[in-house]
Amino acid sequence: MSSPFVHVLAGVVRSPHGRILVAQRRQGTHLAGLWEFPGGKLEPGEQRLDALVRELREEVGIVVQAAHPLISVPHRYPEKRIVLDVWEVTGYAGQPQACEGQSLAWIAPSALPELPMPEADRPVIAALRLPERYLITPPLAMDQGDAVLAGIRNALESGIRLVQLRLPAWTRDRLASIARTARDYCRAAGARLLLHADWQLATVLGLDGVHLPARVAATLERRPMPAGKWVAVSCHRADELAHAERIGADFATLSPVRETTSHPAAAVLGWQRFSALASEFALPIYALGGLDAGDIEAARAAGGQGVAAIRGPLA
Ligand SMILES: Nc1nc2c([nH]c(=O)n2[C@H]2C[C@H](O)[C@@H](COP(=O)(O)OP(=O)(O)OP(=O)(O)O)O2)c(=O)[nH]1
Ligand SMILES: [Mg+2]
Repeated sequence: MSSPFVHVLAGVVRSPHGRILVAQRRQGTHLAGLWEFPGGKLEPGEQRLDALVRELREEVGIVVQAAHPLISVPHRYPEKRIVLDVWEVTGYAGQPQACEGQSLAWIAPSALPELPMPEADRPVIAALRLPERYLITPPLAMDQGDAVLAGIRNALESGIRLVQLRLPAWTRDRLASIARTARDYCRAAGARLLLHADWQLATVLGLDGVHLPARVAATLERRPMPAGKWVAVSCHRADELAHAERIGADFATLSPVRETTSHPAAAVLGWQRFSALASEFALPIYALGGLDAGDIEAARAAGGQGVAAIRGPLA
């Protein structure tokens, strides 16, 4: 509890081709040899954006002109606690150069998981690889398979790149059959398909991952699928988010942010509570519950990854 606390600003700087700038931490520094997003410590009394601008000027010689927060990751190293406050740099002047003798490299987002980076960067890498919109299929009956597939196709056409197939009332055989077709649609569109709850079936079918209800996650001590597959958890409270983080989940949904037919007003989180919880945990978190694509900006302003929704409104 008494270990020193450091607030760190770091920037995601992209090349015109979408590669991301990383720097190697120098010998003699904390976490030497690992690759990082350029940045450094917030100084007393300094505004976050001012610190980002100053650090990127000092370390890589660029002038940041526009940036917005991506994700804030609280992390405890043995020697210190940090909040890694990472921003997307959307405009800058100058050509990045190694002002402090460090090595620089431009890396494709898909290659970041292979790069040796500090532990605190794991959720940042996930955030960089996840989209703003997350579609969850509606709980249609087993004789409505065509409607499920049509919904997925429409969503893919509208640019959705992350889908959860959630049909809890279906038999495993019927689920497997529709999941194969959904998988092929998603692959063709370059989208990822996660299966609700059943990670064994997701593994057998070669899907991209699993989305666990909190009560299922609660029975697990570690993530049920390996790194390289996506493991998500549906959360509603701080203890569920803490557990998701502990088992090594890649991201979470947090709900209900707004009132829905299934959740009375009393249970609603609202943006303020959502934001407080999002900043407390080291996971990308989608806002869920009574939201649609028009709420993406609010979700991001609250520190969320974006919006998840069950029905059409996301498309
Ligand atoms: N910049 C940066 N720091 C990171 C990342 N991941 C991560 O765990 N860290 C840690 C390493 C350090 O403990 C801390 C950043 O401190 P720093 O050494 O960069 O601070 P600074 O630039 O102000 O350097 P100095 O003036 O203290 O030499 O955050 C990351 O992606 N980027
Ligand atoms: Mg630094």
